Amino acid sequence: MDTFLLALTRLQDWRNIIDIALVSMIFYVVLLLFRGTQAVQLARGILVIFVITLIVSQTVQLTAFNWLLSKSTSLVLVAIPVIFQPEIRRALERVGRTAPLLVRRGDNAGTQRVINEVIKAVEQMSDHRHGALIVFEGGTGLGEFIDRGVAIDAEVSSELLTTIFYPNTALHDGAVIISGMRIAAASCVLPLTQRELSDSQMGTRHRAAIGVTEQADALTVVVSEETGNISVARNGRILRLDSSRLRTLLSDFYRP
Ligand SMILES: Nc1ncnc2c1ncn2[C@@H]1O[C@H](COP(=O)(O)OP(=O)(O)OP(=O)(O)O)[C@@H](O)[C@H]1O
Repeated sequence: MDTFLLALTRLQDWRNIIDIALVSMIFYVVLLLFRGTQAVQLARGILVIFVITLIVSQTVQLTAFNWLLSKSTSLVLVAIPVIFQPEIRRALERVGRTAPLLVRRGDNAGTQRVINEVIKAVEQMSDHRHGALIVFEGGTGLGEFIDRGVAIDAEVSSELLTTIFYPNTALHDGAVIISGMRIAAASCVLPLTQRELSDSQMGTRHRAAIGVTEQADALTVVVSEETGNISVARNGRILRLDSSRLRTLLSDFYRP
């Protein structure tokens, strides 16, 4: 009987450990997902106010204040999903992206052709200082941005890309979105990042390039009209690079 009780207590201990480990892991993952977003500051503010009011209400017995506090808890629970809706959506999308969903990105010869055409176009546009913004769709669908642009649905070719981004033409403003092996749309308006950018030369084109990668697992290529610099954005970060490094990044992106 004693042995049975001992085993039961041990089992309970293990359960507690697993319980605590699971809760800690969930907190850690949630913090990781929200890190760097505005939700963190907001959450910190709410936490500080909550702790202060809790201490005040417990130390000084204020009946009406306590009543208000207890009633407003459910209000806060409803308000949180509303206030944090964009962050929660992004976090869930990120979780979804980590699932082993293989994106159908076509055969190797097809992707090599697409990469070659894009690089040729990017090099030309960089030399001529023609601004460009090209988004490669990943596992997260970009349908909402494609639908708001001008539908193209054509094979990727350097001629088509350089024509689209030729200054002062009808489609040169906004982004081209490449979905799979095809140019899905041009003149697409993307969400702008709200983050501070370290490079003061980066304006709204670069903000849009970063913005879409904060919401989706897309890769964005930017050619600066001002400097001719080539940059790539992914996972909310932007990197200036040359065309050989761009080839490596695109090949990695297309690798299943
Ligand atoms: N939300 C958006 N979505 C897609 N493209 C956008 C968006 N906002 C601006 N752009 C593009 O960026 C262009 C303006 O670029 P701007 O000069 O402000 O930015 P930049 O980052 O300094 O780029 P550049 O170095 O090429 O000058 C617009 O003409 C438009 O084509």
